[in-house]
Amino acid sequence: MPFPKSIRLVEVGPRDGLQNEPEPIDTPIKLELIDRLGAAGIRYIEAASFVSPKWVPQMADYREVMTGLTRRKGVTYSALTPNLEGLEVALECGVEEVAVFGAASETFSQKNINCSIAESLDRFAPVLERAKSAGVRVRGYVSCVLGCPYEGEIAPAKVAEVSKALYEMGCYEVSLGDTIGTGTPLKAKHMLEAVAKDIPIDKLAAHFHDTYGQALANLYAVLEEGVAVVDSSVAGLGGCPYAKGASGNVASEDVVYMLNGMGIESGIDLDKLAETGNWITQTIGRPNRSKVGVALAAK
Ligand SMILES: CC(C)(COP(=O)([O-])OP(=O)([O-])OC[C@H]1O[C@@H](n2cnc3c(N)ncnc32)[C@H](O)[C@@H]1OP(=O)([O-])[O-])[C@@H](O)C(=O)NCCC(=O)NCCSC(=O)C[C@@](C)(O)CC(=O)[O-]
Repeated sequence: MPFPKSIRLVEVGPRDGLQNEPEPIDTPIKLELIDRLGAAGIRYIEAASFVSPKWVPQMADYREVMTGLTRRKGVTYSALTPNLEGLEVALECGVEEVAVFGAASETFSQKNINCSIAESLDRFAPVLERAKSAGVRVRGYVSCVLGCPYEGEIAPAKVAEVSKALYEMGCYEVSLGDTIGTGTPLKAKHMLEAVAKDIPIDKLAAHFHDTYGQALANLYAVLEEGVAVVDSSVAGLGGCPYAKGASGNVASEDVVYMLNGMGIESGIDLDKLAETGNWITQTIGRPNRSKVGVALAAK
């Protein structure tokens, strides 16, 4: 399969990147981050998460974020909605796209959303129906596609089964999450091959965390198979509250630098993106985990 000519980058920094921060981050900082990402040319930003504030306190200002952001033409601002309760509030806030999130690991599913995989699919079905009737598209996530913090190895067949269920339910795209970043390139390829037996490759996205420094290599491996949607987080911010020790997503700056070098279009202004990464990490007092961001800042 040839490499895609262009990719769509899904910036998850404001959600995945910030959801695990121990100290509250003021809403205006989140809004400025979202605005700067849009100004850098990112066309898809996951802005908030309509989850229980008891479970993820850092996302408790979902209403303020979703209604406070300045919408740029051509940019999609999405949010996570694990159930109907979250979806109804998201719709009130004018969300135009949402995501449900399941897992390929039973234990992770219980820890993350307090139900089994089968129960989660039962919960998602009415979310998809309601979203459809409201004209809102739904993306599906599958966590632990290359390993689970509780169960270790996860069979590609299990990833394929959950992905297929989400796709058949009506998710227009399924994002494959290496939640704890333990994957390696050939493993990523094999997992993708299993999933792609049931779902067209152009309906799949790669969502790789960089805990073991493998994310870019894993991405390269799945781009080679034709994946053309990449989730990433500015400055490599992030981690999952229910995956201890997991670090952030692959850094958006590093992805764009690699794509530029391969002649793959993303429409993103790397300098502006790197400035944003440096700004947010300085603002919230975090190290910048983008090697490209650090290198450009040192020039
Ligand atoms: C799913 C639930 C809500 C089930 O939580 P539950 O406790 O089983 O649900 P419940 O229906 O029994 O409700 C319990 C309480 O939560 C409230 N509640 C219920 N739903 C909502 C809602 N939507 N928004 C706001 N509040 C809500 C509800 O009103 C009630 O409030 P109380 O009566 O106790 O005051 C909970 O487990 C939860 O919020 N989990 C969040 C998990 C999460 O956000 N994890 C991080 C995101 S996933 C991720 O990062 C992975 C990903 C996507 O990036 C891909 C990858 O890298 O692998």
